[in-house]
Amino acid sequence: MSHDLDRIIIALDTPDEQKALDLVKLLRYKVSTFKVGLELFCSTGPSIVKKINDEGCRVFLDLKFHDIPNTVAGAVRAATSTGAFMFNIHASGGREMMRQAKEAIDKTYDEMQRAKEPGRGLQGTSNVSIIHSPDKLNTVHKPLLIAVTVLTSLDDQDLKDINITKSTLDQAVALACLAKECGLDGVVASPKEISAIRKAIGKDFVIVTPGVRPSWAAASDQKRVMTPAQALEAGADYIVIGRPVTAAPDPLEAIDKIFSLQ
Ligand SMILES: O=c1ccn([C@@H]2O[C@H](COP(=O)(O)O)[C@@H](O)[C@H]2O)c(=O)[nH]1
Repeated sequence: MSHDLDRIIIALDTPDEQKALDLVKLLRYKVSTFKVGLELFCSTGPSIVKKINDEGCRVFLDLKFHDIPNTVAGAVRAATSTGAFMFNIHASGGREMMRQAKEAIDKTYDEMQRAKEPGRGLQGTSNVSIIHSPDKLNTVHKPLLIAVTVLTSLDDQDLKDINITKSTLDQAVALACLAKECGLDGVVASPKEISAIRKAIGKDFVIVTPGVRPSWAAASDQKRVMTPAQALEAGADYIVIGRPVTAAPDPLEAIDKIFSLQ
């Protein structure tokens, strides 16, 4: 299953920059993409993205923006220039928020590209992201903008508690359809929703699934889980794994175990 290693994203959930970078250095020959979430980003700031890019790896910036459209559009402009290859907003922020976010990423990226044109004097200063595969190294590309549907730590009862009467499955599919209508590149959803989202939207839509647990790992706070092999089989483009790898005594061995035993 080695080709599937390009589809694993390791979540670097730690406040410790050195620990995060040590994990990147240890795992980068197996895994090409790392996730920077709120804990690491709030501790280190945006420079962590460049430091991971400098190790030849891509960054999924998982900050889940959720605010009024104007504020999210501003955050999207800032995130576009970090060098992340993908970042996200909450679909439940609504249609106008997603529409403005999409407009902001398109406009900011175009401006970054124009600034790099000969004679404009900004060559080499923009933090565009790099692709891990050696043949594509340093390829410039627009970051993917994806939307979180329903957090994988929630179940149907949790949605009822916040007055959402739809099931997690129906709510995730509805939000994925809205994200697609707003022009986003894909969604974050649980592996349990992959086939329904694919049925509603088709193949040309990135699905990133956390809530992935090898059979030997504890679910902890994740409620809608599947194994990595099941998630990939169901059609996930990327699976996000954190604690089963990063909290393992030997993270390299944990990755090997995930991809040899499933
Ligand atoms: O719905 C979501 C959205 C994001 N996450 C993030 O993924 C990782 C999962 O880590 P584990 O240790 O494998 O549980 C974590 O960083 C979350 O913030 C999610 O779990 N669910």
